[in-house]
Formats: sequence, C-alpha cells, structure tokens
Amino acid sequence: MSIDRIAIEATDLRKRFGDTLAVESVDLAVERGTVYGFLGPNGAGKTTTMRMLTTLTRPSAGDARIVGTPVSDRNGVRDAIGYLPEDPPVFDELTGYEQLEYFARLRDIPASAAEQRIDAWLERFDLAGDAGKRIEEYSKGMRQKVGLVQALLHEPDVLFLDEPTSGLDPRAARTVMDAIAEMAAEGHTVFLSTHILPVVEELADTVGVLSDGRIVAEGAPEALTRQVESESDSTLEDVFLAVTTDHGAAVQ
Ligand SMILES: Nc1ncnc2c1ncn2[C@@H]1O[C@H](COP(=O)(O)OP(=O)(O)OP(=O)(O)O)[C@@H](O)[C@H]1O
Repeated sequence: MSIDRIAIEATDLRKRFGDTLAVESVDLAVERGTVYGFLGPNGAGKTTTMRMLTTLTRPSAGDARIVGTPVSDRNGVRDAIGYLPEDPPVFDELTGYEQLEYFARLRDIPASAAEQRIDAWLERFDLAGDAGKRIEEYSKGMRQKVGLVQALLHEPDVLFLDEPTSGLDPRAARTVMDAIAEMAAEGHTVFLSTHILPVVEELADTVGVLSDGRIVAEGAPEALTRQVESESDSTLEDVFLAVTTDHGAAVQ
C-alpha cells in the first residue's frame, strides 16, 4: 500500500501522564476515503489517542502523520483536519450562526462559500430556525450539531469525531450518519470513536478495538465478527466483549 493512500498513520504512539500509561503503543494505517471505527472500554486511551492525532496532546514517544504531515507540525496537521471532541468548543455568548461564521473566518473560507455551506448544514441539521439564538440557550444535541458543522465546514481531508451522535435524537443521528457516509464517499477520511456499536457496524470500513492503550483487534467488521464464536450470528458487541475481557485471546 503506497504511503499517499494512507490518511492516518501512527507507529508505536505512546502517552504517559505521570505514572499513568494512557496509551501504551498504538499503530495505525487508515486508508484515505475510509471510515475507521475506534472502539474501546472507558479509560482505554481513545480520547488521548485522538488528541495526539489532532495535535492537542504531544506524544510521549512514537510517530504519527496525517496525510503525510507529522503531528509535530501542528499548523500543517490542523489545516488538514476537522475535530469534534466530546465537548464541542463553542462560545455560549455567540449565536449558532455567529459561531460558524467566526470559525469559517478562522479557517479562511471565502465569505460567499461560507454562507452557502453554513446555510446548507443548518438546514440539513434542522437548526436553521435556531441559528439566531445564543448557544447558551441550546440543548446538548443542538450544541453537538453546531460542533459537528464546525468540524466539517472547511471540508477537511480527515475528520476526527468523538461520539458524534451522542445526545442526538434518532432523526438527527440518522442525518449525522448519512453525512459521515457521504464525506467518506467524497474521499474524506473519517476516524470515528463511539460506544454506539450499531453506528460503527453501519459506517466503518475498518474497526480497531483499543484496550489498555493497545489495539487488540482490527479488521473489517464482517471479518472480526466471523472470528468470534457465538451461538447465533456474531455482532461487534461479541467482538468487543471477547477482546476486551481476554485481551485478544478470542480474536487474533
Ligand atoms: N490529562 C490527563 N492526566 C492524567 N491522566 C489522564 C489524562 N487524560 C487521560 N488520562 C488517563 O489516561 C487513561 C486513558 O484515558 P482516555 O480519556 O484517553 O480514555 P478513553 O478511552 O477516551 O475513555 P472514555 O471511553 O471513558 O472516554 C485513563 O486512565 C485516564 O485516567
């Protein structure tokens, strides 16, 4: 596989916080235009890994590149990515529209394109009627939607999403899932961390399960589920339970 087909690459990526080894050793090679589902129990190191890949946390050791740019080149990587963290970075005192306008300026999106894209996404996420309200008046789901639009407004090569459907009603969650599938079909790469397994089952081309700071299982969802013995058809939940209780003994 040639390197330019790899959007997210990590080699022996590690992070230590004092005595805590948050990420022991992570290797990744995520192909462009694919959706990578990142699973793992609470405390496995998923957020820390995403923070290293998005340049927000400096790795203690190892190497990571986003579309060929090393994460030590923070500006270079930030130009190539969008990131929706668990708690979307929005300003309570701005309206939803102002927040997105502000972000579009930060990202150097020309004003006319910005207006067009903001209007289209607000409409799609059923937020157009509330775009003039201050974010402090928004529900959790509305904040989540603004955070998501903010992450993809500049049409980044690589989109990192931490629980993108959390707090969303089923219709909004469907809109988000369809948008993720579209982004991937257009050639964007999506790195998706969530505990909602049906979301991963539907969207991910490849799934990686992180446990105690290491990837203990990785592969296409169908390939992983085929390897788990179960009385009925296996699901990703069976895979998750097998590899995270027994550290990969059931799935090699
Ligand atoms: N800033 C920090 N300082 C000290 N320890 C930290 C810090 N951030 C994370 N950790 C520790 O690193 C480990 C991994 O945490 P992380 O948040 O990456 O897990 P996670 O897989 O995202 O969990 P969850 O699914 O609960 O969000 C945990 O033991 C956590 O306590």
